Amino acid sequence: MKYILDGKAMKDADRYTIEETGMPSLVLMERAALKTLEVMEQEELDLSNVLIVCGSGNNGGDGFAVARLLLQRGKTVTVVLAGNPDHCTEETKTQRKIFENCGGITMREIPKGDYTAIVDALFGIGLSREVSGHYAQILKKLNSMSGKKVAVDIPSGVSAASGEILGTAFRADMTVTFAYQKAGMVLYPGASFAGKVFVADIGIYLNEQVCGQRYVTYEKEDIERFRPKRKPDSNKGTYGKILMITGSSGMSGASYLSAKAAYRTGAGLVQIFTSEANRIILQSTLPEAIVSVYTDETDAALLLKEKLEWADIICLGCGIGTSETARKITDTVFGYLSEQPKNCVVDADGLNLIASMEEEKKERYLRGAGKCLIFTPHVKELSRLLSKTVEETKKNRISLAQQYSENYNIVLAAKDARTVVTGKGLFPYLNMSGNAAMAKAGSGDVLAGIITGLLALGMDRYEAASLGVCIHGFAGDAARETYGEHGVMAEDIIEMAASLSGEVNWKGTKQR
Ligand SMILES: NC(=O)C1=CN([C@@H]2O[C@H](COP(=O)(O)OP(=O)(O)OC[C@H]3O[C@@H](n4cnc5c(N)ncnc54)[C@H](OP(=O)(O)O)[C@@H]3O)[C@@H](O)[C@H]2O)[C@@H](O)CC1
Ligand SMILES: [K+]
Repeated sequence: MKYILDGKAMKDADRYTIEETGMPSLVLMERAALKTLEVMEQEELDLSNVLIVCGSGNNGGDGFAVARLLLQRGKTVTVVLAGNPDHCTEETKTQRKIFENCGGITMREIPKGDYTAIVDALFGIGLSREVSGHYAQILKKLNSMSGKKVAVDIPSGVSAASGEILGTAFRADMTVTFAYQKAGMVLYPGASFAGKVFVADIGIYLNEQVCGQRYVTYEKEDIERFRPKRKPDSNKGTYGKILMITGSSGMSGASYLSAKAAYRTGAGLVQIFTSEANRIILQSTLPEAIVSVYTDETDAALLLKEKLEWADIICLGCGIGTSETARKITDTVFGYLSEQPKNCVVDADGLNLIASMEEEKKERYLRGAGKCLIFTPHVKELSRLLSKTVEETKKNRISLAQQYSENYNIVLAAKDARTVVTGKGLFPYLNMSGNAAMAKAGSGDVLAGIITGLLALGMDRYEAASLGVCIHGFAGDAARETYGEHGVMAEDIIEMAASLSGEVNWKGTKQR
């Protein structure tokens, strides 16, 4: 498990280390420079003719320190101070002086030349506004030059909080960031400007009282660490009775994928409640599942009540469509959960249907059932839940998801290239695994099934959603390795997820 910080939280951590523990700022800067150089050497960059562009803040100070270390190693280094010399921080002035005392020359304009490596030390986490004018010209020029590009701490122009490009940004091949990853180099578009990211420990540690945004993320080894173990004396009932209210006529795949994902994640018993049209196909493709059905003539809502009583955990929505029957089903489920809270994952049209309910009823259902719900919306579904435009939702996805969780106590897995999981009073989980090969039909059904399966293993909602998103992403990464960028199908993710979690000793040999 790791933390990811925004610029404000990182500044807090810096301040705490310097002011409260008494660690001199220049010591941290020296370590930052040493680590930057270490990574550049490790990555076997050609350091024979390096250009370093420094700003007047402490990011620039790092740049001067790297320049001096290169000089001391006998390399040719050109340093340009792009910021106003009078506005330099004390640390940056000191570093400039040391660099010049060692024979270095500080230029004010970028001299023409072919540089083997270009180091961006213009702005770090202190970037506070759009980059324009002179600075924007410099970044554009650097981007157009050949030579490996290295960003110190964060590419200049990328917002450390949101990953937004503030005007113009440095396009790095690699970024050496200090102490913690910054959210801006994980979230897009910033992530694609950072290149390969190296996190360097320079002796700055988080104090618990940081006031900026702090995210949690899981790494691959956390899957085994956090996933509950199977008990030796267990039976199928130990792992929860799952009711999956999924599929509709012509949409048996959503039922199949979500139920299979729940089973492969560890669920003991899964019952699918779906349209009669899906009975035969589901019984033949997934005989392990109980299949109960409604027909056009039967009252689905009435049948459902008995199933809801039976279930310990519910998953609603994958492939149910927005028919009148689906509407009645959703109404029945939310009505039931408002009275009888049972953990429930709501996905796809389950979300669209709750979003489209009349306000008074929706509010009553969300307030009543919120504490047992996990919603898994992609951006468009989230925008419907929030009654906002897709653009507005995309731009403020994380803060809007946080507000929604705070308001209703719903755990939200707000899906996107970097899915975020929010819960009331909790640090958001920011997911780093996964890739574009997973952008395929059925991938969301698989995620809903994995999260439901983790609930069945006894995880709480926030943990199940976070670990579920993490497993789903790593499984997608493994599937891409086997089937390639375009070849991954949703079912591959299920199989890979099972092998990732150590449940099945299997990798890459699946027959379709
Ligand atoms: N001891 C420490 O704390 C350590 C810090 N470390 C390093 O320091 C970095 C943080 O340093 P920092 O806080 O000095 O901010 P930094 O990113 O250099 O820039 C601030 C300057 O830029 C200016 N400016 C901002 N936006 C602008 C814009 N759009 N266009 C033009 N100007 C703009 C801003 O001007 P102002 O807003 O004040 O007018 C100010 O002058 C951090 O990322 C890490 O690399 C490490 O060495 C470890 C120890
Ligand atoms: K930088």
